[in-house]
Amino acid sequence: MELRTIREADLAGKKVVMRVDFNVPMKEGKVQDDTRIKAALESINYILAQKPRYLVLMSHLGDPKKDFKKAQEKAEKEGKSLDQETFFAAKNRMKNVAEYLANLIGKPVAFSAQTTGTQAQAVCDSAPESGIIMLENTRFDSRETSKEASEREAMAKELASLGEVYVNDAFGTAHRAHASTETLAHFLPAYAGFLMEKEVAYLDPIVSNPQKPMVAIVGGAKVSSKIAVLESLLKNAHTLIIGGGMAFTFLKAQGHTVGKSLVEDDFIDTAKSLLAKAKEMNVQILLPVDHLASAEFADVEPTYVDAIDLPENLMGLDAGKKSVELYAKALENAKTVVWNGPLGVFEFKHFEFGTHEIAKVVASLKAKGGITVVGGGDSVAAVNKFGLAEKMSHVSTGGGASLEYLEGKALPGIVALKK
Ligand SMILES: Nc1ncnc2c1ncn2[C@@H]1O[C@H](COP(=O)(O)OP(=O)(O)O)[C@@H](O)[C@H]1O
Ligand SMILES: O=C(OP(=O)(O)O)[C@H](O)COP(=O)(O)O
Repeated sequence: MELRTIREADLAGKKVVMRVDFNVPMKEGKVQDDTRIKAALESINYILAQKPRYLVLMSHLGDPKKDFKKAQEKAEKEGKSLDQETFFAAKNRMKNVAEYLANLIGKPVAFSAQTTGTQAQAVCDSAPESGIIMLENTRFDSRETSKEASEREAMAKELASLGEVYVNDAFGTAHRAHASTETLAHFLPAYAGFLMEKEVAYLDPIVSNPQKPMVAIVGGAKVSSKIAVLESLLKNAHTLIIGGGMAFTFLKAQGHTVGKSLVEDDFIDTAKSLLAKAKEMNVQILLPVDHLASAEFADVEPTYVDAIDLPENLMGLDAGKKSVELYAKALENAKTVVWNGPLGVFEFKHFEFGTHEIAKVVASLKAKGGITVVGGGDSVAAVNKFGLAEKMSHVSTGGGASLEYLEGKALPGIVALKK
């Protein structure tokens, strides 16, 4: 797909507004993996070299409302209280990322604690020539993700008033039709950044000429947002490995007991119909057959459960040895592997086993001529942690985005940049 890129834009003296995907894993206010930040540097450096009036960067960072709700529920269960602002400061405030970027590039990055409005305008106005400004997390403004087009448009107009040219380099968020990722492209001359261009250039040949058999591995925690992707994967994949937190909604749908594991009950019916569809379409679905579990969500010595069913007091936090063997066997002859979402809570030393073992298997396939694409913030963090990123054909900055793109879907953030 041919995109209008920043190479074609006249940026000298211009106010440039760029959407990046700096939705990076955070812990206690610290960036845990900077792949997505580093991936945007080529565009940032190129734009700065064109001597713009200034460069405004914007991104989401988690989902403040949802993240807080989840953390609050967990805190309540543990009898603890949680202060919203302290929580946001550690998890969702973009200031930490702005500081990280400033250190990385050795240049000051001005921060606007508001995403749009008078303060954002004032920070931009007072920026030095070719200075960088980072706006607060776009998702603190509910209009960003609003279903109402008029609300997204109102926000996009406010963002547009900060600039003269819009650049979108946020491949990881290109599957979201949000104010800063799609709507804004209709209010300013819009161009793709180099990361967007590179991702599309890598994925296009796989879409047009997929090497079969294809095995898709989908894990992680975002059950609701990935179930739709799973459904479209059925069209091309020979085998679908469903692991990580995702798996328990499916196991429950099959009538298994899942104990205290992550489950999205609203999606049980969807999971049931997906399993039935897979059967009809002759797609093999692999779910975990054993687990590394724990009574609490913590980095503690795992309890091995040598069965699909989990007892009431345990939650599955990683794949067991038998599951890993089953997955590895299915991957043996794969010509294309697409992987999004870790197979366990790899951030915990005690629960990185499944993700690490499968990362090794996937890495070995490239050497055998296979095409291996790993995508997603946490999945990329995982392969980086294991030192295996170099051994993959392509490490995509987008998980959901790369999966949807590989399914041939038109991603709203990209469509808006088409030539
Ligand atoms: N069994 C599990 N229970 C709870 N969380 C899990 C489980 N397996 C994986 N996870 C979590 O899923 C998160 C990643 O999910 P997700 O955001 O969907 O992946 P990605 O960012 O790669 O797209 C990680 O933080 C990981 O700890
Ligand atoms: O991390 C992201 O997606 P991913 O986990 O599918 O790679 C993107 O930043 C999109 O985030 P979202 O899924 O909260 O819209």
